[in-house]
Amino acid sequence: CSSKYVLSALHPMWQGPLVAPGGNRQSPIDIRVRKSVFDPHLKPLTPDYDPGTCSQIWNNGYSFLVEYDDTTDKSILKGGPLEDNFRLCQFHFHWGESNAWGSEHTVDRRLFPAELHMVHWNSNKYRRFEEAVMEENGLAVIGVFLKIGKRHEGLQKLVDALPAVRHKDSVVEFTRFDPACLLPANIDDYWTYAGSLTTPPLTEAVTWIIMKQHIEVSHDQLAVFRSLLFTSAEEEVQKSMVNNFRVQQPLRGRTVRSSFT
Ligand SMILES: NS(=O)(=O)c1ncc[nH]1
Ligand SMILES: [Zn+2]
Repeated sequence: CSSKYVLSALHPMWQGPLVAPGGNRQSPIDIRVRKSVFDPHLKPLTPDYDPGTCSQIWNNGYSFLVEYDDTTDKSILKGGPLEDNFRLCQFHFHWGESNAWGSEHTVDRRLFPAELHMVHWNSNKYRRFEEAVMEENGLAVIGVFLKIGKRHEGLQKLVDALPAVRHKDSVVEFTRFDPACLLPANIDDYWTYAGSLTTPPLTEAVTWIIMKQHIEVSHDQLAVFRSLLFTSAEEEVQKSMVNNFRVQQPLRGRTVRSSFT
């Protein structure tokens, strides 16, 4: 997908504004479980992904993106809080240098070692990602927390490809990966709120859908994430790609809805 136009301006600890000008729906946030409001009208989420649309992995100097061909409606997300059809563009992760932190969102202040983001754009209303990224209901991002535990068999194919994109701006072909294997068993229980991208351009275009159930990956699998570099092959000083998460943002009176009681 064309998210490269959105992310390529990134510097590891990007010098962008810490809060988008006038931002009152910024992300990430802490999800206060007891303050979330059950919404019985929320539908089940219905992702329908075609592994054949998987195309490459790209180290953009902030995370690694697994990119999908989003020129047709082959890999889409519908249902849940969404009124329209959203096309999968890419997925990526945020993680820490230690297992004690790394996620962007928290649940009652609880941090997780990492967080998966599956980025989709509204293909009923817009023609491409770059358009949708500037619009209020342009994007939908699924967030899934990662915990350290048993090895994630489906993730291993991705982990094995990471050494090929160790440096910033490296790209490797990566095909036939089904992103649904990274979703938890239960995707009916989630929180949803109106927020923003957590990396530049930080636009307030995102309907966030945060899964209540986490997935497990092994310590060794996460260690390979940490072996990636923020820096390109030419730079003298190499910097480990760790702690690539944004600081939490004020809720500004927003309501977080839950699909479960
Ligand atoms: N981290 S995030 O999912 O909000 C994101 N996707 C593209 C740019 N930023
Ligand atoms: Zn993200």
